[in-house]
Amino acid sequence: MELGAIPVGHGSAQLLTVLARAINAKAVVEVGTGAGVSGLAMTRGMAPDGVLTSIDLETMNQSAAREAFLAAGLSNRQFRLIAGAATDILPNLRDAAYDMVFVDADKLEYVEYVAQAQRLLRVGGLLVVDNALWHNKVADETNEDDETVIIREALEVIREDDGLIASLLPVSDGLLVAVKTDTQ
Ligand SMILES: C[S@@+](CC[C@H](N)C(=O)[O-])C[C@H]1O[C@@H](n2cnc3c(N)ncnc32)[C@H](O)[C@@H]1O
Repeated sequence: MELGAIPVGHGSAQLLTVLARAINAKAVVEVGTGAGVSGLAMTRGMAPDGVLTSIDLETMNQSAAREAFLAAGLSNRQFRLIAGAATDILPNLRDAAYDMVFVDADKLEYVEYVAQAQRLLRVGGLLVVDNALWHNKVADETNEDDETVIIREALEVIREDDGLIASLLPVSDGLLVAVKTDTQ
């Protein structure tokens, strides 16, 4: 079954489309391109003149994403794929210039990604963090896996930031959505 062109069942992808559409996003940063599923979902909700900037370590993944984007009818002007380590690339992006930042790369770097997102987002922009439940390990206090501990820390940073209003959506593996406010 299909809803628009997005397969039902990929709940977080549908939600990404809805979120991007709700804020009429023109500038989105994606941390972790993968094969382009989430990127494509966001571009579906973005303004027609919007640009998705997507970062991934693996050029092979980005080639697959490029193919998927073009096959879906996107033009080269609607996306910018940057190959490299997110922690090297994110600091080069402009402060307060983005409407939405979607975090979905190395879980061990989530705290750094969140710090960069706080800087990159304009007021009213959305920080969206995938795998916020991390296979239900985040809520299990006895679990101290490195990735689980770091995701917990990243969520704590978001919760304690007075400039972010956050909500955890139990979709798929958990999607944390936070709005940047003008409170510092
Ligand atoms: C879960 S996949 C992303 C999936 C994609 N967001 C989607 O839903 O279609 C994670 C991606 O992060 C990339 N990645 C892992 N560590 C990274 C890093 N340090 N910097 C940038 N990308 C990284 C991987 O190569 C992989 O493609």
